[in-house]
Amino acid sequence: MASLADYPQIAAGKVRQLHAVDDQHLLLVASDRISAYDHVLPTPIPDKGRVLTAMSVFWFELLADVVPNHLVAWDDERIPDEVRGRALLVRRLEMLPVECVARGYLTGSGLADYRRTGTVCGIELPPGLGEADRLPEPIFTPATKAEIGAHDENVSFDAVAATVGGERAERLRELTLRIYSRAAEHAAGRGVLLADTKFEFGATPDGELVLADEVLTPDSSRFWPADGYQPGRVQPSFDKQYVRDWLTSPASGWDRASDTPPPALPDDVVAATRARYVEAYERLSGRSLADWPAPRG
Ligand SMILES: N#Cc1c(N)ncnc1-c1cnn(CCN2CCOCC2)c1
Repeated sequence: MASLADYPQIAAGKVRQLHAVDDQHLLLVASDRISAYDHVLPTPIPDKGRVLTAMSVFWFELLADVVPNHLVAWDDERIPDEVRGRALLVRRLEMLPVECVARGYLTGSGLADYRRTGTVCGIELPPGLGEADRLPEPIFTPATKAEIGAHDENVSFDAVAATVGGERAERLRELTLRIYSRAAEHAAGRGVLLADTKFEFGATPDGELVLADEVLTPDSSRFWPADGYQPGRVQPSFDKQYVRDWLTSPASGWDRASDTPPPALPDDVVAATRARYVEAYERLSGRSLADWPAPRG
């Protein structure tokens, strides 16, 4: 059995790493780290990496008839015991330098752009929209990948076409919106609104576009409970609301506006947050986390 140390790390984000396995395969590892308010918190959430890995696999399987994906295996002798269940063996692709974002609702940077310009990524929207309003139809709002710690920058479709070519940009938009709609329909049937999500695509040597990275996880998407949906206010995050509420409460003693790192989370907030991740996975997938592999040793 291989060890993670056998696989050189080739990329890392705030909560995930990418390792080289061989010239055809990579290992995408999800940690239990959680970020909030642009900080990686000092306290891990047990099983977060395992839940988000299981969730990506569920969506890859559900979407297999819509788009090919980079998944090779999730339980394989090439996956080290120490990361089993929170690592995916994936095929190495030529990644496109575009964050392919689909939005069904207006919030976050999309709302900020709309309030400033009446548009998002150059797309004109009707006047009078506000926080968390549902859009007339889902929109493709691409962004350029930012360095760790910076925010992605929303860009126009034409900017994407200038980068990857017009035909490929059209294909990215069409795939992004089709995958979003299919996933949003599935989630809505389980009482969860998929407000927006971010995909990354790679290309095979013969030019086929393949869905890569993580997909439709609470880290790459905004999931809102449908039963509490109320446009006109910031919606509670399905998974991070306990963390956000505690961090911004007097109990944490933390000042979000200060440049100080956030404090450790209390056990009850950790437990409640873990429960929300497990609930999100089991509700959306209809599967039990207990049936998903776990690290050995
Ligand atoms: N997935 C994938 C993938 C692939 N299948 N083939 C080649 N490269 C990549 C790749 C390289 N970087 N990223 C951005 C996502 N990373 C996640 C880990 O943390 C760092 C950011 C994806």
